This record gives sequence, C-alpha cells and structure tokens, in this order.
Amino acid sequence: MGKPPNLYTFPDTDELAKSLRAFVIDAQNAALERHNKFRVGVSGGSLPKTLAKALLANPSGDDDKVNFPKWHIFFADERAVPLDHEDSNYRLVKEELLDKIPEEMGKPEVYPIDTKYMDDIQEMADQYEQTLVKSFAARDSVKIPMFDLLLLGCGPDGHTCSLFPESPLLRETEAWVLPIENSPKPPPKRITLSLPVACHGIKIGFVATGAGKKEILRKIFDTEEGHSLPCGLINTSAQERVSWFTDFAAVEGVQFPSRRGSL
Ligand SMILES: O=C1O[C@H](COP(=O)(O)O)[C@@H](O)[C@H](O)[C@H]1O
Repeated sequence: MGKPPNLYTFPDTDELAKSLRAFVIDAQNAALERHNKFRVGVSGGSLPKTLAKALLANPSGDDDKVNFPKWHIFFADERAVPLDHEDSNYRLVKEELLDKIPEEMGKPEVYPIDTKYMDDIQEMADQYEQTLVKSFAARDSVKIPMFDLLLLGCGPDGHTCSLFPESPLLRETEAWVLPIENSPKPPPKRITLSLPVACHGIKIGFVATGAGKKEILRKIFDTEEGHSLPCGLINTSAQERVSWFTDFAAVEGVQFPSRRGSL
C-alpha cells in the first residue's frame, strides 16, 4: 500500500498560490528533463483564476521560471459550447491566464475542443481523444496517456473533470475521453477525461477553496462513502501522486492529517 494523498492548507489563496506555483514548477522541470515538453491537463471552474495567480507571479530565481513555450495545455473537461461562450472552460482559461501572459514569457500550445462537432458529442469526445493520441503517441502503443500534471477542481458534490458521483462513466476502462449528454450540472453536454486517465497523471493537483467546499472535503477525506466519489476514487487510486491545495475555510472540520503551509 502506498502513501496517502497530500493535503496542504493555507490561510488564503495568495499563500496557496505560492505553494501551487512551486508544485507546478517542480512538475514542469521534471517533465522537461524527461521529454523536453510539459503536458498539462487543466480544469475549468474556480481553478484557472488561482492558477493564474500562481503562474503569473514574479519568479524568485532561475529554478522558479515558468517555461510557457514548452507547455502543452489540454482540457480535463470541456462543455460543448462555442469557445467564446460564458460556459466554456477554454474561455475561462484564456481570459484568466492565457491572455495575461506577458509577451516576453512566450506562449504555450493550447488544445481546445473542435466545436464543429457540437451536435455530436460522441464525435467530439473521439476527436479530442485523437488530439491526445497525436500528442501521447499511437493509441495501440500507449494504453493510457500519462499527463505530466493534471490540475483538477472538486465540485461541491465531489465531482471532478466532468465525472459526476454515481455516473456509469466512472466504470469506463478503455476510452480516454468520454461524452456526457446529461450532466447534472449545466450545461448538459460535455466531454471529460475518463477516470483511468485522470488517475494516471504523474502528478495530480486538486485546488479547492472557500467554505462552500468544507462539507464535501470532510466527506472525501473522513468518510468511507467519500472514497467512492470521483475525487475520492482518484485519491485512492493515485495516492501520494495526488496533492490537494486548500485554504483554511475549505478544510474546516476535516480530520484527515493535513499539512499547513508549504510543500
Ligand atoms: O463543471 C465543472 O466543475 C468543476 C468544479 O468547479 P469549481 O468551480 O467548483 O471549482 C470543474 O473542475 C470542471 O472543470 C467544470 O467543468
């Protein structure tokens, strides 16, 4: 049995962002040594804002540089809406982060969904899987793509990516990207990384902040039932490869050993 996930907690998002930055840069530098590129899967929701705070801060030294030109940014989940729609995760990441990257830092390669498949969500998922196949090598030589880093959110019901509690999608073992026709949270049509892909990241960082997350974090970390929620399933499967970045408000009352402050 491996070690449990890491649960870090900070007084506020400014402090959280400093530690998240160190975590991301460690993952980036390890990936650049491994294969000279950094493949990251990002979520929408509240994450892009905190991520931007982490990445756009001034570097404290040579080891603390964000090397955006080596970044390949994929979406952990996406809503089947135009890329400039208010529900689009791409739009969120673009407005919160991509548009704010200073010219001199260089630009990452970004892989949005192909919106021409909006009326055929299965086709949209298949096409996004092909996007991953092109980046992660042939489908038959790689069983499950291994992101260098997955940056995920946690919904108040314990969902992550667009994997919702008790969804039959949680039983998928083959596909890398899945369609959803009837998401319990609007908009209904989405695509998402499958659970095996979400569990397979070399590093997985969850970001959960605010008092609105405390009930679900208590459930995920302190109850048996929480282990079968999507976030709990990733905790159980990926163990110490998972790190949670939370603020004090989000972990109020959580018993699971949590480490205050830095990594
Ligand atoms: O619907 C979604 O929700 C989750 C969680 O969002 P949050 O605002 O509670 O952080 C998000 O991670 C996912 O990408 C998004 O599509």
